[in-house]
Amino acid sequence: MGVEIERKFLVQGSAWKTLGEPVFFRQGYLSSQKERTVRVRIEGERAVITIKSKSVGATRGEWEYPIPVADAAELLDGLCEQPLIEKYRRKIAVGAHVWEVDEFLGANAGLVVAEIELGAEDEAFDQPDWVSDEVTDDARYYNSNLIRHPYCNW
Ligand SMILES: O=P(O)(O)OP(=O)(O)OP(=O)(O)O
Repeated sequence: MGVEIERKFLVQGSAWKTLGEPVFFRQGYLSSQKERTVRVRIEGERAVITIKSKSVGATRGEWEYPIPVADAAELLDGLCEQPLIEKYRRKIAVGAHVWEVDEFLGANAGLVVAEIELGAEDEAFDQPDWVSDEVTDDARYYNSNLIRHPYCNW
């Protein structure tokens, strides 16, 4: 089984903006139930479909497969729950890890979060000064929940 161990944090200041190249992400959900999400995403020039199980702590099952970009566009516009999530992602290497910084657009504009993928829940990592409070356990920040409860309404 695929496993994702990921911790999520808020971001402060603007230093992160210059540290990585922004890649445009457009993603939507065929299922956004917490027991199982099925996500379609176009990221830059590629597309993937990703199935995730419920989170337990920072851990979830995750199965991801590349799909044709044209098929992803049809699924996003024709079948996925609306509205879609749009964001820029920057990958920023710090020590042995890579932070993924998501700058949200549209109804979620103003929200910026940083995620770090780990090999184990208790794996140590360096936390740069532009990374602030942890929100891993706060379901409001799940992308699948930002569709119905966008940041502009918090
Ligand atoms: O890129 P991922 O797999 O971490 O997924 P996401 O789109 O950031 O969504 P979430 O972590 O909210 O499921």
